[in-house]
Amino acid sequence: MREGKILKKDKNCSKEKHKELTSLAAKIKAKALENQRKLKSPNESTSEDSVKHDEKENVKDGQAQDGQKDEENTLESFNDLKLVPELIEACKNLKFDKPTPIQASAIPPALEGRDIIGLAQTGSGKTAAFAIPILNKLWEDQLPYYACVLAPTRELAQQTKETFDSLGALMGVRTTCIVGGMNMMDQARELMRKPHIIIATPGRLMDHLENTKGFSLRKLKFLVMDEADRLLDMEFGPVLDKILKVIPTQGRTTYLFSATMTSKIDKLQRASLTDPVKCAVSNKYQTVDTLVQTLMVVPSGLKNTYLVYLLNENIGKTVIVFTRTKANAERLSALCNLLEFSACALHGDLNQNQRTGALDLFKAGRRSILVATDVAARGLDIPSVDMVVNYDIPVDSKSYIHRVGRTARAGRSGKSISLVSQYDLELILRIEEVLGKKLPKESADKGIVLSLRNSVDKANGEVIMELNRRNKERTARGGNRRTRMNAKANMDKEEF
Ligand SMILES: Nc1ncnc2c1ncn2[C@@H]1O[C@H](COP(=O)(O)OP(=O)(O)OP(=O)(O)O)[C@@H](O)[C@H]1O
Repeated sequence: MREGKILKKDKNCSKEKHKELTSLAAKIKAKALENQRKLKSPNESTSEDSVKHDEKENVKDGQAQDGQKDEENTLESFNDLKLVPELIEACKNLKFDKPTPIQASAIPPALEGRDIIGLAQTGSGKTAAFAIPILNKLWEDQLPYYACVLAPTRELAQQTKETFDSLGALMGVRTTCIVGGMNMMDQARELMRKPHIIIATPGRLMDHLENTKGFSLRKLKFLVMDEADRLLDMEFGPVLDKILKVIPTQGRTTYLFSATMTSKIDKLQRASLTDPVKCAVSNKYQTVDTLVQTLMVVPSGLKNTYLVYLLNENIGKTVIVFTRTKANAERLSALCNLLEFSACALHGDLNQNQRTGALDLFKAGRRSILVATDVAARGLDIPSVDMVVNYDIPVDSKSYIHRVGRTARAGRSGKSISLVSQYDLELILRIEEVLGKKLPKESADKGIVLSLRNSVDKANGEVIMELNRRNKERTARGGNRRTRMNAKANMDKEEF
């Protein structure tokens, strides 16, 4: 990874500095070995175990909205849903033994042709909950431009396409992903192949609706808004309204899905849903009970050191670190690499190839740390993620729910830690309020933190110098203009 080479590339980095940093890396590795030894010794209980215990006691029963219990939403098999055999077979191939509660709740009314508002926790199988009824109906009709799924980010759109491809594998379904940052002409050619299902980010879809001859959604049968509350945010509002104006309202079925709902959805419900069924198998802001959530209070100026401490304590785990800004994501990814943790960055200032490349490396396990902005907060399904670290506390409480939901998916366990500085107290109180519980505090080993501090600060200084040097170089090459143009091409109304 290019950030990892900072040390080698930087001519100003003296041998001495290099030595210090290498000795830090050696310390970190020694600590990792110690951690691994601890893991192998089953009798030793870790502080994490006790946090887990406390947390479990805090978690309320998974009471569904309107008094509806999760158990009522269980079906023993996909056969009970009377789906076409090709879909049942595909579910088997995907090792989906039985419908998840949201699938059991949403698929029957969806098969009856109803509009659906689906609310269920992160990682609970919402994608298949809307994909299965669409594919089942498509089997009867097999028409081009049959369904359109809108997603707020390119990565989520691509992932949703993959789910449709796997579930529709035995049905000859044609799908296409239409997102920003990719070549318009290639996408126009894809659209001319008349796919059955289009999975798109709103901005680029609108571009094609306005500019690609022969493409229209006038005969659309299904519209899905995944992460519906996000799509209704200010940024997406105007483009969404435009899309809604050029697709039919008569004869169109609409599904809205999310793990978090807002009153804004009710607005959209008024605008484009017909007598929808509300399938809610969780409360408004409910996280899964297999997720252990804690916070760590961080003294001012020590956030980087605490992050390195945490990564060091969790070596061998797959971690997503969330930041509020693209610059922080880039800097921390470089810092991690300089300290010989393997990391990559994902944010809206990267071009699409870099974004896809970073995600692929992380998914394939070739990088154990993904440092990302909220572009990775929603929808991404990477089962191997063990831990989420909130380096910056999200300003929006809903964002917190989605970020921590990148781990503990589909019944697995997972952990999240939020680094809380004195400036974040108000934000964390608001988050605790929507969660309906206090987040237990976890403490760091102060001795280790202090021993790391100088080296981490020095490494951070190196990284900042290198990033500044690169920025200057880019400016000198006239890259500023290019960066601005690139950023514009990247615009999907989803920049973080
Ligand atoms: N019936 C099922 N049985 C087992 N696994 C399932 C089933 N349905 C879906 N899954 C798996 O569960 C995981 C999470 O599903 P999905 O990504 O659809 O969650 P989600 O509810 O949309 O989460 P988010 O709110 O974060 O977007 C996926 O890996 C998916 O393959």
